[in-house]
Amino acid sequence: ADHPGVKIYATGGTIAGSSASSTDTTNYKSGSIGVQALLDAVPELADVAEVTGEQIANTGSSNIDQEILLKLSKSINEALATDATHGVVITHGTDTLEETGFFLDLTVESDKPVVMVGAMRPATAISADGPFNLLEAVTLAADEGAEGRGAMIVLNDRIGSAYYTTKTNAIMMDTFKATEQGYLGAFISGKPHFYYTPATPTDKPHFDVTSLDGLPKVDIVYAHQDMDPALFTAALDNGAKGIVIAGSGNGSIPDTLKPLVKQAMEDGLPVVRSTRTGNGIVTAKEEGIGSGALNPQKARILLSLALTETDDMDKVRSYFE
Ligand SMILES: NC(=O)C[C@H](N)C(=O)O
Repeated sequence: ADHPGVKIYATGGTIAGSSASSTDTTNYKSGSIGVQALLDAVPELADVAEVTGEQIANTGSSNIDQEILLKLSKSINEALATDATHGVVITHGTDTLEETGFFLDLTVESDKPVVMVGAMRPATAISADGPFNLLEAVTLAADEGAEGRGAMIVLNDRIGSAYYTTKTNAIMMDTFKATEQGYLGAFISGKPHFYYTPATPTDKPHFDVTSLDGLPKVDIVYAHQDMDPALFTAALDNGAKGIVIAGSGNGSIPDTLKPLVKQAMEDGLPVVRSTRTGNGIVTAKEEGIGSGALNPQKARILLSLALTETDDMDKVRSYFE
């Protein structure tokens, strides 16, 4: 083969969405087009890579669950271990795309490129963004300069790390933004242009999930004025093995919740305080582990993975702080 091998794992989302109307960009069916149709829509793919596709799921990304995450991670590790695969692309709904990207960032063993891609307009819309996003994602996965950068997110001509990129707008096309740590690069006429040489986030851990069939249950509880601490207790009673609190500001929580958090930590159940602000570093406090730069949904993934390795509170804390 003249071009590098790129394997596409399709999971659904708006990029595979369809509607009867060409102007409908909100009420359409996510995950209704199969992987072959996605590839057929972009003949230019053949100019940059030897592409093969596999359908892992075909659903809106709010339905992506741990079974799909583990299957994806294991399949990608196997594919990247072969010479035939230079990189992989995962087509995915944008709503939880950053969670899957972050999970793969922490569980894929290889230095080869892992690229998450989605779209905000369904495939049936005028000026659908999916086909160009897919071409850019495949071009990136085939690019030599993309190695050693961790899992990446491609949408709207930007390259972000899966670690530091998040969805920031419910419906607009330019929804994916890097947090203050910045973008890795951008596409110019469809070709990746990196701002920096390869680097990965400081102290990024790696977890081996090859022998796992499931992940420890971690729930997120959202803090707000007049918050009822019973929400926290309900999560514990429901079997959570760890809890992330989407706190206000620097992970602050009401005084009424603090004794419950303290007790949970003393009982060996880790509680991570993150922030609902969408940006910034949450620092360690007496009442719970600080999530660092991770937003609640990413802190949930890391806490769950940490619990697959240890129940030692200091060790769990060391993954975050
Ligand atoms: N733009 C999108 O992909 C949103 C869609 N609801 C999803 O996450 O599956």
